[in-house]
Amino acid sequence: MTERPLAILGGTFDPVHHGHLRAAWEAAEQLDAEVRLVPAHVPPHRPPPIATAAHRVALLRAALAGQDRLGLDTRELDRQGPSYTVDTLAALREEIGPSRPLVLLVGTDAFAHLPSWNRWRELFELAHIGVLTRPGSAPTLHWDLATEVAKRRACTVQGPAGDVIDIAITPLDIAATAIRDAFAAGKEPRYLLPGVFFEEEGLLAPYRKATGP
Ligand SMILES: Nc1ncnc2c1ncn2[C@@H]1O[C@H](COP(=O)(O)OP(=O)(O)OP(=O)(O)O)[C@@H](O)[C@H]1O
Ligand SMILES: O=C(O)c1ccc[n+]([C@@H]2O[C@H](COP(=O)([O-])O)[C@@H](O)[C@H]2O)c1
Repeated sequence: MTERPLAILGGTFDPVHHGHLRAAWEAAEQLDAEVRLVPAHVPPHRPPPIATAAHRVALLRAALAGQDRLGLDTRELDRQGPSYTVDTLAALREEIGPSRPLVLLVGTDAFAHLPSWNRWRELFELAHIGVLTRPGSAPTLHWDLATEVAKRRACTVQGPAGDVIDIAITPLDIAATAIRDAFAAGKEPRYLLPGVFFEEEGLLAPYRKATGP
């Protein structure tokens, strides 16, 4: 019998929003997988986040409270330097052993940039890649990546690693950039984020426009 897959969704989560949470939830249901959200300590290919890693983790904890399908994995916070996904997958593979399916979940936008990731071909040796279809992004793949995908395309998770699986999710056109921009403009982007963020004092403080003297 195949072991239950472990899937991870890595991200800056600055802040985590319903686009991430719904995608992770639907992937958990479709793959019948344990899904963990993995916040990047130092995201490799972008400017530093607005909120500290500790604060982004506090938001994730608040967002994930009250359910047990999605988990949180903070291992990248224990490493210094850029949070390379290949290192995270290697550590997870070490922990779960060679046979349990491991799935790296990525949005289509992030997937298109895979050839720029550190040791990107090794990702396929460590895990399957589950591509979450995201509204507004069906980018043309670099030929290197398109060649890998053509060899590896699969419909279901079988075996420990090596396949590319499309996971069709409910399109939610929500992006952290737009949420940060809304706060910076003095708006309240409710209903794009978990309601608890607006209820608990201080959770949204890093994003709110400074007011008063
Ligand atoms: N609305 C969404 N639907 C599906 N996947 C998403 C969505 N938003 C982000 N993702 C995916 O979640 C992962 C982490 O994304 P990230 O933390 O960079 O969020 P983001 O909203 O894209 O942030 P930013 O706007 O700051 O770039 C990536 O694989 C990304 O493609
Ligand atoms: O390993 C890499 O080289 C690499 C390069 C870019 C992004 N990533 C990972 O991809 C995930 C989404 O990244 P981002 O920048 O879209 O939030 C997050 O877990 C990053 O650590 C990883």
